[in-house]
Amino acid sequence: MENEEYSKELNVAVRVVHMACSLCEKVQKQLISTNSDQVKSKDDHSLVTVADWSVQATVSWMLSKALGSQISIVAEEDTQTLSSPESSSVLAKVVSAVNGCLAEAPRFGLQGPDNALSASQVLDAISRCNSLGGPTGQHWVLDPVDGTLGFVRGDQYAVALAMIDGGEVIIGVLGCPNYPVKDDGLKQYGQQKVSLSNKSSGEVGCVMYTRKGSRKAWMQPLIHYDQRLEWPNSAKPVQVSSISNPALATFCEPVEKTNSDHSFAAGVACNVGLRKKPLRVYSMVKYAAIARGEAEIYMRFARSGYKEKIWDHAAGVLLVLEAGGVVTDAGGRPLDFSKGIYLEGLDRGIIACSGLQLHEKLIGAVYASWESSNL
Ligand SMILES: Nc1ncnc2c1ncn2[C@@H]1O[C@H](COP(=O)(O)OS(=O)(=O)O)[C@@H](OP(=O)(O)O)[C@H]1O
Ligand SMILES: [Mg+2]
Repeated sequence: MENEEYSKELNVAVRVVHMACSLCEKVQKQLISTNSDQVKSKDDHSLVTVADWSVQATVSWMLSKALGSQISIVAEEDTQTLSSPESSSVLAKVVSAVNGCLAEAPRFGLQGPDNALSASQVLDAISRCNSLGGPTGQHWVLDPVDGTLGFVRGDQYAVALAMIDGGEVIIGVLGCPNYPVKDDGLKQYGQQKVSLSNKSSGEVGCVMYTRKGSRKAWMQPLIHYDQRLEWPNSAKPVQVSSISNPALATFCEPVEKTNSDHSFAAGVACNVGLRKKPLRVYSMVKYAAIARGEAEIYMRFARSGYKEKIWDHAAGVLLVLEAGGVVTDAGGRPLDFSKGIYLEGLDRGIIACSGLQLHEKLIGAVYASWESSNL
């Protein structure tokens, strides 16, 4: 992808997501071994971890350093809770995690700071990500730790970074630290959870990336310990599955039924002739599974009134599209990333498929099932 438009941005974004994954792996390891005060509750009752804030600070600082401090970043976390006096011990952990990660920037082919960042510099880096996106200009879109529940449970989660220009997603990068690199890695992970101590082999964890219009999507393995990221870092092209027979297709959905109506999806699945049990996976790893050809369908039906956020979809949607798939809302229209932080106008839900045939069947089945649903 050298010499292409946005190649510098893509290259930096991939390296930064590798750094963020390495940070997350360290925090997840501590979290699982101590289950200490790394987890705090947030207004919306979701879980926010040290990793969330640390990744946001790291990505914000690194992107600004490499691409200029004028860049616009839209990201999930703010600093309200973190800057309160009760959070001082968490803030200290965040500052330490960020500085530990930034000190390793050269290993990832990037330049870190000359001196360790102070707490106020870390808070600044987090709060700088307060852009609201929109239809004009370039905006980076970050979900520092997507799939918070998966993260705290030692399961699947993702670091999702995208860049929108003129309202269109141009770059998509998804770090999936617990997604095994080999084919069908997710199904195997589900059967026999990969233990954290067994993760250093380079077989578990990948970063996927793509650029709009390239018709290609790539996967690199995570690097571990003192390894260096040497481009292209064994990048392998990925593509969607060629299965179009519903009886053979695998469909993914969110783990929590509060995030997606499982029974409505089961009705649609039955109507279309899907036979396999749903593959329930935390986070945007669901999009990664479609882009890698491990599953054919991702259905998501949030309760009525919930507004999907752009950072939960931008990187994953572009990966599926460029790997050869189709993603629309449940009415068959493309998702609109130009309206600010929400996917405004989204019709009922999101359907991602490996191909048009399956997609048409699903849209038809949603239409047929909708009347009888109670969403
Ligand atoms: N009510 C409701 N409906 C739909 N979606 C919601 C809802 N509430 C939250 N969210 C967003 O869902 C993100 C997690 O989605 P997942 O697909 O990972 O769900 S699950 O954990 O597998 O159930 C989650 O992202 P993270 O906060 O990054 O984990 C939220 O942005
Ligand atoms: Mg999220």
